[in-house]
Amino acid sequence: MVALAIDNLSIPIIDLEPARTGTPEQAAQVAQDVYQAFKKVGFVYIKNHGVPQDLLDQAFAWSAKFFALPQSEKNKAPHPPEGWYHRGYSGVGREKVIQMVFDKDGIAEKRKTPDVKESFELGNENDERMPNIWIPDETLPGFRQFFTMFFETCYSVEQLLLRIIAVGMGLDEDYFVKYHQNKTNQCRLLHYPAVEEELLRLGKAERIAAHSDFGTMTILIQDEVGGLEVEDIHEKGKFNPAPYIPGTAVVNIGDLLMRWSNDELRSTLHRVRAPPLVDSDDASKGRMTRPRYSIPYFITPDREQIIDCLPGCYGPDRPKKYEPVKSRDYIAMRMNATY
Ligand SMILES: O=C(O)CCC(=O)C(=O)O
Ligand SMILES: [Fe+2]
Repeated sequence: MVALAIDNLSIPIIDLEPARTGTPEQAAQVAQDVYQAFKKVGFVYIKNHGVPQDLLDQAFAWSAKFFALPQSEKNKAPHPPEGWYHRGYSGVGREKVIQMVFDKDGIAEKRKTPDVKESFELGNENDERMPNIWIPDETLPGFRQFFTMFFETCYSVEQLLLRIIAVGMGLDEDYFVKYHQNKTNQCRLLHYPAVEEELLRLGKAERIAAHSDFGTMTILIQDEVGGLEVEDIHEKGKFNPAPYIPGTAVVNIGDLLMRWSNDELRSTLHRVRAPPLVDSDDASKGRMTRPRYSIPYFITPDREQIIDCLPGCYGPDRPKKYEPVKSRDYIAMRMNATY
């Protein structure tokens, strides 16, 4: 592990290669490092994650092509009105990521500051409850095929990560993999269009508001533009940049795994604001930001699984903090608040 001063919240960079090809001791060390990082920061950068750079470049190229389509074409794959059915295209202003606000008035208030982003969500092609919603194939031939394959590639990284974290927590290597058999995950293409930089800096617009993710974990691929920020572990409300680091992906814990672990692992707030300043503040007046693209892959347990406190995370001196919950009920409750 390259320990980038973990105490100051710098997110550690962890090489996953020894988990694949190293000795059992080396693999155990990776598992320990990842586990410690998830406990302290909730975020890691993973290196040698197994997705070739060329494939990531292709994913960004397809994403850019998709978002460059005329609005009327993108609208042919509309996100359904139900928040839980998270598939298809959402135009700018449609989704507002909101942290733990569930009442109508609270949600309406938060929605006044728009998220300046558009997104396309896709999942398992064989998911009968939530079929994918594609644009017609002739509009962008190859798009569907590419992301169907890309989704499977992400699933193999997911399985490796699930094994690593299980070992790190002293569980059977397959403990978490068994809860994630049906690939009820979601891959999301995000495009943050160019926007007046000052609006982002003044908080009059946001790219994505501060939130934590819902599920088990998220693997995030970002482009080089920057703007992702992660809440400081020591100082609530202070956000530190999580810049693009070539050859890595960002992985973070979601709320469901935090709950599952009796809050041993941290699901940390993060947001996307303006990219880091290049010149003086004044120079940002009237200036447009560069557009930004990112591709998060959200990992969630199979829908019917009951999520109850993990072995080793509770005991006589450490009661369970949460009731068991069905994965599907928990995720739907969180999704419904964002649409
Ligand atoms: O675009 C990013 O870098 C972050 C996206 C994100 O946090 C999310 O979609 O949950
Ligand atoms: Fe997120």
